[in-house]
Amino acid sequence: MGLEPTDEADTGETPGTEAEERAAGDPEPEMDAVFEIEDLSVHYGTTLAVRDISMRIPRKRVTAFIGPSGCGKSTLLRCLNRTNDLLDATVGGRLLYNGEDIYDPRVEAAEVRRRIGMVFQKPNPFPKSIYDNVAFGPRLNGFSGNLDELVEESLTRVALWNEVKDKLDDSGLALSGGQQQRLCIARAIAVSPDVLLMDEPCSALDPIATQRIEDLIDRLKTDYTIVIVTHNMQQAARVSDMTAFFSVRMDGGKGPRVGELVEYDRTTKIFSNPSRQATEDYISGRFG
Ligand SMILES: Nc1ncnc2c1ncn2[C@@H]1O[C@H](COP(=O)(O)OP(=O)(O)OP(=O)(O)O)[C@@H](O)[C@H]1O
Repeated sequence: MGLEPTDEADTGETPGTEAEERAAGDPEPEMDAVFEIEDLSVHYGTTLAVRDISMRIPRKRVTAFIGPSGCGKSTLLRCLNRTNDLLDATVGGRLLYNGEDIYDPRVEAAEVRRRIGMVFQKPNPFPKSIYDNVAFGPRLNGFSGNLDELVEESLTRVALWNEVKDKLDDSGLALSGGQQQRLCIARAIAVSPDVLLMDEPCSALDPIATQRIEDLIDRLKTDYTIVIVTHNMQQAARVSDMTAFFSVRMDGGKGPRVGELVEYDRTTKIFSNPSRQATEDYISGRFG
């Protein structure tokens, strides 16, 4: 299952204990899982980037991916909506979304990406008006309802409407960084996704803009499943319900570095009483 302890992570647990079960990616057996990830591995060309990831991600909760640079957080996130297809990545194992294998050849990647939206580290509005940024996806999908209402509703949900309602024709690029990121989230939710993937959405923002995005994440989770990659452990502790800690292993201390899931559990548990020494070391700043 790929969750053997890393060199740093051996806590001497007895297999089959509750802690072992939790570390094996199943912290809540009764979980209503939107994603079920089974023995997932990803190669870029011939290089193995992450291996043997198994975990289930709960619906309408926030799940954070944390871990040192290069451990595969973004790689795994991009697998969840097949964005990795665009990067010459080969995905092994199984990834079920609502019980359906999204890597089945009959599944259309474009439809996966519509239902599972993504927000990136650097706000990336289109060089279009604020209105058109939000209206772009629905128009592309042949939305036949009231587009003005949809744009207003999407901007209201990200708490941007009041700031932009009098300048909807202005360029999205003319907004502040924090506003641009909220615009990108509005653009993502305008096509009615089920899931929002966020890859370090606050790393380019100042603390006030960051707090607004964190507040927004908290509100959005009543309607969406959110998976967030963050380097900021306080942020993971503040916004997420579940946390997955990944690390990098070099077999025998040498050879290629490969990302692995070390521990996955409720966020309160990960940050107060993790089962693995490697998790403890990372969250307390002792390595990574
Ligand atoms: N497009 C790509 N092509 C080739 N290798 C890649 C690509 N993207 C990532 N990798 C490699 O895959 C491994 C995992 O990278 P990834 O970016 O997923 O890690 P990460 O944990 O998100 O890192 P960071 O926190 O620095 O963003 C690394 O060894 C990286 O070099």
